Amino acid sequence: MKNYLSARTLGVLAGIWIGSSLATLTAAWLVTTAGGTLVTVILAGLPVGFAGLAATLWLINRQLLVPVRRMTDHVRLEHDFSTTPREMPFDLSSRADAVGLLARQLQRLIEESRSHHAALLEQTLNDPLTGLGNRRMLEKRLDILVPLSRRLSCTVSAMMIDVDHFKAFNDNYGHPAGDSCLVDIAGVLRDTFRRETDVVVRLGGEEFLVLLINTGHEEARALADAMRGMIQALGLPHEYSPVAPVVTVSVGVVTSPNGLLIDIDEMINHADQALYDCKEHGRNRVAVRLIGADNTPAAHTTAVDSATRTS
Ligand SMILES: Nc1nc2c(ncn2[C@@H]2O[C@H](COP(=O)(O)OP(=O)(O)OP(=O)(O)O)[C@@H](O)[C@H]2O)c(=O)[nH]1
Repeated sequence: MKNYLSARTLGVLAGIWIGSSLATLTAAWLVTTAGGTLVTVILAGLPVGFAGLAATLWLINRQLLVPVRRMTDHVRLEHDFSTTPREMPFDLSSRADAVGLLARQLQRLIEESRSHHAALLEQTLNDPLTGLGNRRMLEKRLDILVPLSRRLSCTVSAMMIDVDHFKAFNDNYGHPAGDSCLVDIAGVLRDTFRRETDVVVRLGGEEFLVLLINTGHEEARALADAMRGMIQALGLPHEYSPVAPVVTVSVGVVTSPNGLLIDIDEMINHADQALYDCKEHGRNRVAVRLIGADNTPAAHTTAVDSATRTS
């Protein structure tokens, strides 16, 4: 019985059965000495036997069934990985018997499942090459940021970043060098956009997207230009680019009017258009688009920042 039930529980169980047996014997002796028949002896002993049985069931319920039910509830709640992890109740995990052993093993299994789940989630939300978020991460962050920006009526800026003449880079320096270039660019993005609410994702290929809430077009333009300059300052050689002897990027920026971020796809579309304007005007620059309060194409203005061009 070692380890199956605690010594205390076994002691109580033994006490119940010794007590009820003694009580039954005493009742039987009293009835016999008073001249009772076998039937009266049995009738006198039955209540004591039932009392012993009831006490045993009560003890099993208290010591085994209730703890097992509490463990099941705990596992069910912990299986929802979106909730904050909680420890197995201490009175269960600290028990020295089989119930305690089960509680500790369940807790270990839950912790392992949680960390596997977190690792899997990380893989599905992150771009494996650069470690930045991917499109799925963008969707998840938007679920929070869009209602937040609407509620706070704050300006949102989106930046679309594209590496200039990356095909020529890949074709001449090779795909691994292209990968390493993307990793370096991702590093600059990570260093530039550090606020908790900043969203930086790799959309695919050599295209990155940054979303900044509570950031107007002037600030967004300044940040975009600083980031563009930093990428150029990395000095990654690109002798096949007609723009500069090093790797450069073009950045399309779009800023929504206060609290009017209705459709994020629309914003990304506008940022893409601004990026196209950059490419049209020679690359390695920032172009800003403002969306009018009515959010109609006629209200858009584009300013391509030619002052930022360096070669
Ligand atoms: N190394 C590497 N290359 C990639 C990856 N994804 C896409 N590419 C390459 O990126 C290049 C993109 O080329 P294009 O879309 O023609 O653009 P570009 O040459 O940069 O031209 P512009 O954007 O107009 O300046 C292609 O050669 C793709 O093969 C990647 O994960 N790693």
